[in-house]
Amino acid sequence: MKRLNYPISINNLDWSFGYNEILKNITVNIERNKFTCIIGPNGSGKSTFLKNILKILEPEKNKVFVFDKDIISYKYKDLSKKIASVPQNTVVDFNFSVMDIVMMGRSPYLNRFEAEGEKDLKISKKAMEMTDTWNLRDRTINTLSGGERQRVIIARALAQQSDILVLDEPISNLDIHHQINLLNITKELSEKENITVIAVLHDLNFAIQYSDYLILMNEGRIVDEGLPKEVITHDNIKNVYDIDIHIMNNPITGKPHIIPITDTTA
Ligand SMILES: Nc1ncnc2c1ncn2[C@@H]1O[C@H](COP(=O)(O)OP(=O)(O)OP(=O)(O)O)[C@@H](O)[C@H]1O
Repeated sequence: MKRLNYPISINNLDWSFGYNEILKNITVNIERNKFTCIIGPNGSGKSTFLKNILKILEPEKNKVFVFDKDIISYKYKDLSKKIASVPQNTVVDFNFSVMDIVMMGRSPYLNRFEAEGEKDLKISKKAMEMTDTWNLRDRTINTLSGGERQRVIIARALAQQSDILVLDEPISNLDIHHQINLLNITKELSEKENITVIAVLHDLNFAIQYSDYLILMNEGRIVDEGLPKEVITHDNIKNVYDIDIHIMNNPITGKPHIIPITDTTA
């Protein structure tokens, strides 16, 4: 196979649950060290797409490549060094402390019964400081608010120090301060720490503002991809979300900014 060395390369991927075809012929390359956002309406297949690149769902052979290697030939630990994820709804059953949860991010680097060392602690502490969770370290996870818990799960993913960070609606539980903080952290990871970020975001203006590349999905297909200004068009948004929008030029970022046209704005 020609070596392309994309962090993720997907080649005619289909996915069905029973007779229900969810992903239809997805072909896309994810660029290294960029912030790529996947947008699209509820049920369009975004999470199913992410689950295929995390091997939570196992694609067929020759469909999903991670750094040129077929994902199905990765061992779990090796894949965990390449990709870390922040799932949509993380259920943490046990009464672990925040510190324990973040340290779990280090497990791909440890042997079976090996305890974490100084280096793991240092990396975990940095991840917790970045996500504003260091002060929560001794709390048990089930005593935290939804947003605090979300930040801890993000800290765990950062502690994993993988090349690719996959986030499924990471800001849905967060207040505006922590939303921006999280997006800033992930953007900085892609710009300064050589990390490839793939995020599903529902907020189109945040998606435009933060992403280098947008993938627009609808009904299991990629209907458009490119720079935010190429993908965010009246036609695309009408076609996929069935809403009319006004597109402005954001005076601060110079990027598009959309305003949905509703009864109150018309
Ligand atoms: N385990 C499953 N079994 C059957 N159908 C499923 C399963 N998981 C997802 N689906 C269906 O696949 C479709 C796509 O779901 P998916 O979660 O990928 O969409 P999404 O774009 O992430 O949606 P949302 O924005 O609402 O999170 C939906 O119709 C969903 O009901």
